[in-house]
Amino acid sequence: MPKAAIQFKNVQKKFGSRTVISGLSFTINAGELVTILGSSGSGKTTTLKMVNGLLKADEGQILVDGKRLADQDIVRLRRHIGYVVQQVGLFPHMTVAENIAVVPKMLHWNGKQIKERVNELLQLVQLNPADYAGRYPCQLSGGQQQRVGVARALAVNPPYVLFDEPFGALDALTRMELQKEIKQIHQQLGDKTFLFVTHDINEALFLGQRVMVMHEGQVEQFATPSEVVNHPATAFVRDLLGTVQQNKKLWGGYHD
Ligand SMILES: Nc1ncnc2c1ncn2[C@@H]1O[C@H](COP(=O)(O)OP(=O)(O)OP(=O)(O)O)[C@@H](O)[C@H]1O
Repeated sequence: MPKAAIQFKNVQKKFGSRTVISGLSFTINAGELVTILGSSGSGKTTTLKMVNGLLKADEGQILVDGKRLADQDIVRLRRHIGYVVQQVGLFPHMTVAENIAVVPKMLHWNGKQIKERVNELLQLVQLNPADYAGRYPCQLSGGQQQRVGVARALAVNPPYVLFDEPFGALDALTRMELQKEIKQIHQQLGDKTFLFVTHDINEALFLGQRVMVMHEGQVEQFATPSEVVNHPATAFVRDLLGTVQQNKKLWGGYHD
């Protein structure tokens, strides 16, 4: 029986008088890599931010590791939940090593422990520590900055990592390379639960062991990529997949 890592039970979220999430229920199992796919404004980011307490649900329950979020110390909880966003948010005046070491330092790790961890993480994200540890964020490409963002999110070995469109601003090749690496890191680390938001269908299908398709604050389908592709549960999912075929036809036709 898989262990539930993140559970939403009938969650509702409003902004002002506007309900953007209503009756949202799902369970993500420990160790899964789940992608959340949906069009712009479907509530993906809002859902992710409710997991790490950046936004509060108005109704319903959210459980992380079986414990109600509402009963937990959010600051402590966030240390168990890594967070990677598109804007990366590295501190510009700190080196790569210092950026990765922010939370370990806050937790009073000693210098040797920190150095070892930084080296280990840089290797994990395919950046040679000798070349990159001493650089400043402005001396890195967008893809390299994202790699540092991933390393930083993993610094204190959190059991959960949330990704919010981390590769949205990168070119297609770099993006593909990083998608492969995320998949590999998830496999290598073994027991971590990754929740990855994207509006890119190919990214969602490639990365996710299961894909949660969202539309207007609701789950349309939550299934394996092959199930989603072969048996779309709703007209929305069918249309969404149809856009990929459409695009292929478009660029396919261009080369005819
Ligand atoms: N702070 C806020 N105040 C008011 N409305 C908000 C706020 N944040 C999000 N919304 C609204 O809630 C809805 C869901 O937004 P959300 O950012 O979760 O969507 P999304 O699926 O992540 O979209 P995108 O892919 O464009 O980032 C949108 O209609 C958005 O305008």
